[in-house]
Amino acid sequence: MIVFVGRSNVGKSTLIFRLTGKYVKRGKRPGVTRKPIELGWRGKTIVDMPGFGFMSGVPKHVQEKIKTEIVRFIENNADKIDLAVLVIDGKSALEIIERWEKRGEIPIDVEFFQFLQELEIPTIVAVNKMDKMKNIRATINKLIEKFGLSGSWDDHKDTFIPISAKFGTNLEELRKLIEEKIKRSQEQRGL
Ligand SMILES: Nc1nc2c(ncn2[C@@H]2O[C@H](COP(=O)(O)OP(=O)(O)OP(=O)(O)O)[C@@H](O)[C@H]2O)c(=O)[nH]1
Ligand SMILES: [Mg+2]
Repeated sequence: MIVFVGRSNVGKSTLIFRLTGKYVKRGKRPGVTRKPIELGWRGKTIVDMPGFGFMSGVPKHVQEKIKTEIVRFIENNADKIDLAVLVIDGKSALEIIERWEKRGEIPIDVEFFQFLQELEIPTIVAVNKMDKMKNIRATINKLIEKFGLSGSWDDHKDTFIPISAKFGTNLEELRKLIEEKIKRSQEQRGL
């Protein structure tokens, strides 16, 4: 099982559509995907998760409930999950992370990345919307630091990959990365 997680509106559903060619609901406004959507792909199950964080027209307590459901889904399926693809919006992620830090809160992307690490779920961070990014290398280096990892992008090339789901940039590379990580993950678990 491969789960796609991330804040609302970062492009999870668009990416799944691009990778699999399968129809998934996508949209301009946050909060399009409301429940985990499972689809079969190459003998695997891909799960399109609702986004966490802000959703237009959705009350805060409902947003919290959706987040709890995502966490629960991942905990309940942890032994079946071969890989998580954490999708972030490369243009705004860093700014949002810094805003949360200033308020003394743990940024939701950082929290999720660490949650996946605690569950020992292999994770790829797909830095999406690279078509809108200015300094890709510097941004990814900063993100790596914010996620609590040491070193720079060169040390985490198998984890952080900039892509554009909209324009198809780097999707072949991402596909390769996904396949490699799944293979390694299954070997480690003796499958
Ligand atoms: N510029 C740009 N826009 C993108 C890219 N990928 C997705 N988008 C746009 O981002 C918006 C949200 O896309 P979705 O795929 O619905 O996002 P999501 O993460 O599934 O959103 P939720 O289901 O609400 O959590 C759409 O308007 C997409 O066209 C990208 O690489 N570049
Ligand atoms: Mg979606």
